[in-house]
Amino acid sequence: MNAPDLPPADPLAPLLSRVSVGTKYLREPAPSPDDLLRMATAALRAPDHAGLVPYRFAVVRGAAKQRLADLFEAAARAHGKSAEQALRDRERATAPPLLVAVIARIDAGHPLATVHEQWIALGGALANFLTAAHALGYGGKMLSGSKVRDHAVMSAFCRPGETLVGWVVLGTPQGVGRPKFDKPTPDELLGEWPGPADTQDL
Ligand SMILES: Cc1cc2nc3c(=O)[nH]c(=O)nc-3n(C[C@H](O)[C@H](O)[C@H](O)COP(=O)(O)O)c2cc1C
Repeated sequence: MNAPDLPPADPLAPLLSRVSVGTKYLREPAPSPDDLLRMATAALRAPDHAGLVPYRFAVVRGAAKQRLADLFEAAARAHGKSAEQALRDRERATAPPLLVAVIARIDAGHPLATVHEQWIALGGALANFLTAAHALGYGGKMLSGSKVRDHAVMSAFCRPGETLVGWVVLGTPQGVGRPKFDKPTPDELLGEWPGPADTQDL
């Protein structure tokens, strides 16, 4: 017997349906080590001028979450936050099932890839990483905040010359998320270039 005719699955489905899922809506299980490797493989497929891979990821799990919580709490206190706010900042490290720090390694003097091209490569890698998580059934969200500029937090993650971008929180989403912002329609996004003209025509 032939299989019933099913409409073909949209190959863009994971790309078109990804939304960020914040910590409040994340539960166990977090991505498995194998799934994290697949997400990292997807990150490495992002466009990358000169193949510099101007980023790296650092997984924060298990006991390391408590150590990150200590750093977040100390940063909150150092920046004059109340005890209650410092406790909330602790929870930003302990509540997500898993965190992955995103660290930029930008080579400002590279002869081929400009600084902005390297940041674009990082952004592409981050998007691929998050979309891969979504395609595998996980949810996640990129978070930063002023703590990425706290000296103790930054130096706990970064080698000389690196920049701490923030942390991707990851887990299994509870329910289906919705896009957070109104965006232009695709036809608004996709303009036509009319040829050389006054910039007001662009
Ligand atoms: C580098 C970077 C840092 C971000 N930091 C924060 C943050 O600290 N807090 C926050 O609520 N959203 C932050 N966002 C935005 C969210 O990750 C998310 O993209 C946004 O809420 C839009 O949701 P969407 O991805 O579903 O469109 C950051 C995004 C990026 C790319």
